[in-house]
Amino acid sequence: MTEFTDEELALDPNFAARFDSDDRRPPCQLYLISPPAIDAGFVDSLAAAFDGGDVAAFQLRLKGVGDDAIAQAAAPLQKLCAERDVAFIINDSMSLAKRLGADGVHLGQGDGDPREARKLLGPSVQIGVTCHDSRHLAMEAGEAGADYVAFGAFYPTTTKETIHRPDPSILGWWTALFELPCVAIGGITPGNAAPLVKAGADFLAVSGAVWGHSDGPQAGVAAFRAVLAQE
Ligand SMILES: Cc1ncc(COP(=O)(O)OP(=O)(O)O)c(N)n1
Ligand SMILES: Cc1nc(C(=O)O)sc1CCOP(=O)(O)O
Ligand SMILES: [Mg+2]
Repeated sequence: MTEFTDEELALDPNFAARFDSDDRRPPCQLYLISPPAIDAGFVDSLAAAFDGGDVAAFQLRLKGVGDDAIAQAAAPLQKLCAERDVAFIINDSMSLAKRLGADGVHLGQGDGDPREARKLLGPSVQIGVTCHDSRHLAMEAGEAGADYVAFGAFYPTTTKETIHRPDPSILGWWTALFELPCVAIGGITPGNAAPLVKAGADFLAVSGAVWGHSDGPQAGVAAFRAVLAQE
């Protein structure tokens, strides 16, 4: 396969033309990621989080758990998301997303091909792709038909072992060139989010800062309000 530099890909008119640029982007929104493990009471925590402020999407990310158990845990959470008009995204597995009729699937670099996911899930299901700190991976994901690209980890996090540490400027580079939304993830808190919002993140994906908030998840979401309102 031909390897292009980031600059060559950025200048490829056939690629760039797929995303007609419009410089007005909606304000940055919150994309909530579940804790890696949950119990039956978690639906109440999720409802409390939604009470804290606007949440655009919720990703069910249960690591090391089988599909049947995730499906069982998903049912009340998916129902709540539908009631609150929050997109329900399944992590890792396009087949599970299909089985549950989820609104979207998030695929890491080892979680399958976005083109295959598109064939399986159809045009209206959201497909997100992890791109670490790589412009090349993000452009590949865009070409493969992803609905958003995710860059991270911007800050140290205990939720996941991470090795990539992008600079916030990758968000500005992306939004200047492409209409496709970009997600910032990794160790994001109300205290460190401002540079990511300023740089152009369309979504902040957050787990620990909400579920670990000392006053509970409602306060955790509410604490992001001020930084999301800035432009
Ligand atoms: C929004 C979002 N961005 C990145 C990831 C990480 O996905 P991946 O690299 O597959 O790692 P795991 O989450 O599966 O451990 C994500 N889940 N969501
Ligand atoms: C799930 C995930 N993916 C990352 C990446 O860099 O791709 S960082 C991360 C953890 C996000 O949780 P928290 O907000 O607690 O840091
Ligand atoms: Mg994954």
